[in-house]
Amino acid sequence: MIDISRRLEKGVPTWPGDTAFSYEVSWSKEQSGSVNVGKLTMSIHTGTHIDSPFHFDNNGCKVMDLDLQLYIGPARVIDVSGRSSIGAEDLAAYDLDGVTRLLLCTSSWSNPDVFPSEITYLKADLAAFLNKKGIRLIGVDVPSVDPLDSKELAAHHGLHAYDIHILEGLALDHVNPGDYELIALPLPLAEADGSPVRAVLRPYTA
Ligand SMILES: Nc1ccccc1C(=O)C[C@H](N)C(=O)O
Ligand SMILES: [Zn+2]
Ligand SMILES: [Zn+2]
Repeated sequence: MIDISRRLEKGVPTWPGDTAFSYEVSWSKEQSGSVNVGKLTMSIHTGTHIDSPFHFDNNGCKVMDLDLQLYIGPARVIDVSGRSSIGAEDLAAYDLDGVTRLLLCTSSWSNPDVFPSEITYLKADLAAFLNKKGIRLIGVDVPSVDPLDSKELAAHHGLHAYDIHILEGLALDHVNPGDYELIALPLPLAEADGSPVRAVLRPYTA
């Protein structure tokens, strides 16, 4: 099994101005008399996570409404590193027949200890292309599918328009391109705009 999740710990990079990650034992074994009890504070968009449509659309569905089938099953990893953006023409040369979950290795988040200043983003024409190929989940190794300073979020909205779901902040540097089984299940958060996931790849067995 290949772990493709980023570690969650004090100091983990977060969106500028967003809630910092913190874990603390709020009730120690000595205090409670029996157990250590932890408390977690974080922005949902920290490390490896999925977006639910409510993140960028007030009428979009919340995490609990998402189809879990999206987040478990065959996935293809491709290397698209060295580009400033990815559009339909960048993926034209790849065989994507039968692919429903596509993970893009952009290698554009070079220092995992700091929030990136620039990333490879997805172009507006990509969603229609992915939809034509039958792709339902797109995963990236950066904090966003859009440019970091984007307010209109063209890629988020474009993907959503085709019901293509978004997985962000993957760690793919140690993964060879190819076919795998992906498991990246969101938590059963009733109200949330996204969820941290523990994302893993297993060797693909047809
Ligand atoms: N957490 C943030 C805090 C501040 C500004 C943007 C964000 C985002 O998460 C942006 C983006 N829509 C994303 O999910 O990729
Ligand atoms: Zn996000
Ligand atoms: Zn996002």
